Amino acid sequence: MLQVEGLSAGYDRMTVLRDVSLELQPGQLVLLLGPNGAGKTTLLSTVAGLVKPKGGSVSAGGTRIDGWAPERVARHGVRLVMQGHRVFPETTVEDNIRLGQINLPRGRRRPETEIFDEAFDVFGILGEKRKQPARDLSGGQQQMLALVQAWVARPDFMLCDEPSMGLALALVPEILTFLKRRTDDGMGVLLVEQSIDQPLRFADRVLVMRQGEIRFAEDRADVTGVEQLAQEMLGGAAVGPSASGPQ
Ligand SMILES: Nc1ncnc2c1ncn2[C@@H]1O[C@H](COP(=O)(O)OP(=O)(O)OP(=O)(O)O)[C@@H](O)[C@H]1O
Repeated sequence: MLQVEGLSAGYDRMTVLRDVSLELQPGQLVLLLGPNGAGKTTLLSTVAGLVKPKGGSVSAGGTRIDGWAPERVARHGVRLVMQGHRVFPETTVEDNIRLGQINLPRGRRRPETEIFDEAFDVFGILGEKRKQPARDLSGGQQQMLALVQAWVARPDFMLCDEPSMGLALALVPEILTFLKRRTDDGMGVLLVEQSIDQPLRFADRVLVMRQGEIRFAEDRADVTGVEQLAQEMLGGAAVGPSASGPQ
């Protein structure tokens, strides 16, 4: 299990996350929603070791990982897929996939043919473009590549920051289906999105973050609908001008 307890974090003297707690079970897809600036990216970055926490704890598989360097967090099985499909543009599709395993100990790396077969079986278009530099791919294809790059290392948990951002609507279910399949394989996925409708269909649990705090946490089955979540994102029952104003 990935467990975040009482986490606070921010940038210099600015506190963004306030007392954030959540759990992500193996095989579970947790959807994290929230308006712009709520702190969603900061939460993923803190769990992944890119931002140092000011308080609280993060543990994965029972081991405390807060304060660890990002490479060590990744090696421990917690992989971040950053916003804006961060692949290496001048590097071929194949090499980008190879890089997914680079920081694993040699004994844990899988044969290249196996990871290519696996990747191209899921996203056939990447197989067709395997020898081309990643910059030749469309935005959606680059997003697929970024997800595959994280996945080939077989992490226990994947943290995905708005993978559907900027994608053609038709590609969004493909990306979400990919993530759902990974949870079927036992991976835990924490998925940040701003749109509600499509991701909700794939989620097991939904969290809404506002102003650095988790303000809503329910199993998917207990969510009444998209409107309820939209309302929560805007400020819950007590909607007022301050809800979207400065912290
Ligand atoms: N590198 C940074 N340095 C300083 N402040 C930052 C940095 N990154 C984010 N912030 C600030 O932290 C707050 C939370 O931002 P964050 O990106 O975590 O929110 P978010 O919910 O992911 O928003 P979005 O959906 O727009 O990505 C905002 O006030 C933002 O301006």
